[in-house]
Amino acid sequence: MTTMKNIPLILMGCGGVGQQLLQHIVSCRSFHAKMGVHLRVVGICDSKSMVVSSDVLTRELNDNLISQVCRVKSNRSSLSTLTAFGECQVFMDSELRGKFLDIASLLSKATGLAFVDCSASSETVGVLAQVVDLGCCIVLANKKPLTSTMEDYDKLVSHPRRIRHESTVMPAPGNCNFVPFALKLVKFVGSSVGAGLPVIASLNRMILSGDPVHRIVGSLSGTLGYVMSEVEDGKPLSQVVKAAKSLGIHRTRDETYAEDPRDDLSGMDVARKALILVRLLGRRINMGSIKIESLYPEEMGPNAMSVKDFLSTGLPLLDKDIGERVRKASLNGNVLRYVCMIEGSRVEVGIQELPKDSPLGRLRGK
Ligand SMILES: NC(=O)C1=CN([C@@H]2O[C@H](COP(=O)(O)OP(=O)(O)OC[C@H]3O[C@@H](n4cnc5c(N)ncnc54)[C@H](OP(=O)(O)O)[C@@H]3O)[C@@H](O)[C@H]2O)C=CC1
Ligand SMILES: N[C@@H](CC=O)C(=O)O
Repeated sequence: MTTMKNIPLILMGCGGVGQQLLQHIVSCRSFHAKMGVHLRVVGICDSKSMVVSSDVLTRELNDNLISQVCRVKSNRSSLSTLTAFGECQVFMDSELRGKFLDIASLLSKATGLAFVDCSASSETVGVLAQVVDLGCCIVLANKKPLTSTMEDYDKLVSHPRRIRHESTVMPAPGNCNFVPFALKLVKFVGSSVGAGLPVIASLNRMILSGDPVHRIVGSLSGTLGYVMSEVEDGKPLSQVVKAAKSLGIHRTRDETYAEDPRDDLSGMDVARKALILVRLLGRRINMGSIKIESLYPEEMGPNAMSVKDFLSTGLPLLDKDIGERVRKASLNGNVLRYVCMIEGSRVEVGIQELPKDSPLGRLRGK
């Protein structure tokens, strides 16, 4: 009989990706059991509160409670309503950091503990660095901690065996790339599953072999992949972005809970992916060194325009220009793709006109 390996974890961030991950964990219980693994969710937090099992050493949040968390968060309610659903405690705002560190100190040596960052926040980096120091593992869907200062980066990667962030860098071939991320969590505990595009794993193997990596070229954004192939079919950019929104392709929300496509359309999300890859190659550069092409002008940015105004009045103003670029490219037998190019010290992300039958030109959809 195989012994079950229990892996305790704390989920930071319970929006679109966090909820999918929780649902995935619950729906894969028997699959995980066959692999001898049990993911023991001991805490879940959002930006303001955390629900924790009544005794993190011996108890976990049960699957009913996890499903309740997903319902509560998809209704955008507070986690504090959850005390009625089982043996758990709720901690608020100012108590959170101390609580994370208490649990990390308690579990990291006793059973191990994984912190899974599914937030879209740059504020998690401090806690992540501290818990890595305490011996915990970190698993990141959130790219911001790895793309902050070199000092923060160095702290997070100081124990390479304690960090996993594969699917944050390449979109998966399926509908959305949180599923391979979830599977990665299983892989992280030592089981063997194959999903997603193992770009970081492949890159690490090349680096470890001593082979030089001269160039990385890719279309790294699922959202921009979808946008570019839809405008190629003659659809206006504004309609394509709205369709992407209703299909749930880009969902990261701003502080008013409006789903804001600008993190993707600005090229920032791709630039973060590029920075993660280039830092993996050992280059000590910051975001400021990356040339980034935005699909909208600065005066339509989040500091100047609400999401609502951007979608209703800003975006339609961009339809003509992008439509003309698409037509011009098509007259040359080309298509537009949003491309990341890393070569030597040059890192650029932006629109490129490429032959329709080139590897990136042939890509369609997300
Ligand atoms: N969308 C996708 O397919 C993919 C997204 N990603 C990345 O995953 C992350 C999450 O994306 P998504 O779920 O769409 O984003 P959402 O905006 O839907 O959710 C973000 C969640 O993080 C919580 N949060 C915010 N600040 C903090 C904090 N300081 N500590 C803990 N939690 C916090 C929010 O809390 P509250 O509910 O209180 O607002 C919310 O629950 C992003 O970084 C994104 O780039 C990665 C792969 C795929
Ligand atoms: N915004 C990303 C998903 C998260 O990493 C994309 O569109 O590929």
